Amino acid sequence: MKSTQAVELTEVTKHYAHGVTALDDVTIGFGLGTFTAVMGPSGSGKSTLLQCAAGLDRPSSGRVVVDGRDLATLGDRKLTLLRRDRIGFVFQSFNLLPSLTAEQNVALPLRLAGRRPDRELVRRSLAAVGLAERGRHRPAEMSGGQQQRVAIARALVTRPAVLFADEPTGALDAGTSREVLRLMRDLVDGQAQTIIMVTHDPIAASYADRVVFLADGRFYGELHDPTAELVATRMLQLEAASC
Ligand SMILES: Nc1ncnc2c1ncn2[C@@H]1O[C@H](COP(=O)(O)OP(=O)(O)OP(=O)(O)O)[C@@H](O)[C@H]1O
Repeated sequence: MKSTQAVELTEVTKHYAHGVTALDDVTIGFGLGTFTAVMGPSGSGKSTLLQCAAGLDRPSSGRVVVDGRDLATLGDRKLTLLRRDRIGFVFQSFNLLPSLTAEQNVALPLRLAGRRPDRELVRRSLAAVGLAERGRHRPAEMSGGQQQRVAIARALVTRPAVLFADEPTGALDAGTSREVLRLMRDLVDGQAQTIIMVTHDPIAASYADRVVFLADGRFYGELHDPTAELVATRMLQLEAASC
């Protein structure tokens, strides 16, 4: 039977040098076509969770399954291919190439995969993020929100099973953040895209279907259909508890 989970972590622990345990026996599933926010105090393990879930780092123990593939069974080359073809990333700093136009940036993952970029596919990807008219523009000619939308189009051009977003609105003002979050919400509702987003912002988290909380590397509960107020209250409790 096909799993309903896009990503599954089972009893995942990650130790770093100097006795740091960044993740401690974490079991979480991320359902297909759902939008999850990951929150927790600074140092609680959010980035480590994202890195392990996205196959950028290997856990010390436990199991990570992405798109039905157990990452531990994949060698480095197969893991690289899985990341390239089935996983999309968006970062706080957009990471667009400044010398390339929006279209060229969006086409990049196809080029890296050795595919000839399909212009229609690239155009459709830009249209899906509301930037059909901006294909010839370079990043410096666009606002921060527009650049982040190009980054989202680029992340989705390969139709990945899951989109990981690490503080995607961290560099944006409130209004522009809302545009990007609304876009992410629409991608989940309209195209059943799976999104996992790390954020510090309760308002950003309120766009998700679910918020999972981490504290000291451990899973610390979740909220479904979150409101910004409930998320902020839970975060204050976690921060007070981990002081
Ligand atoms: N490469 C590393 N080597 C050693 N320790 C690390 C490494 N990366 C992270 N850590 C430690 O692991 C713990 C979790 O870090 P992580 O970056 O996952 O937290 P975070 O919740 O994303 O924090 P922030 O919100 O500040 O970005 C921290 O104690 C951190 O210092």
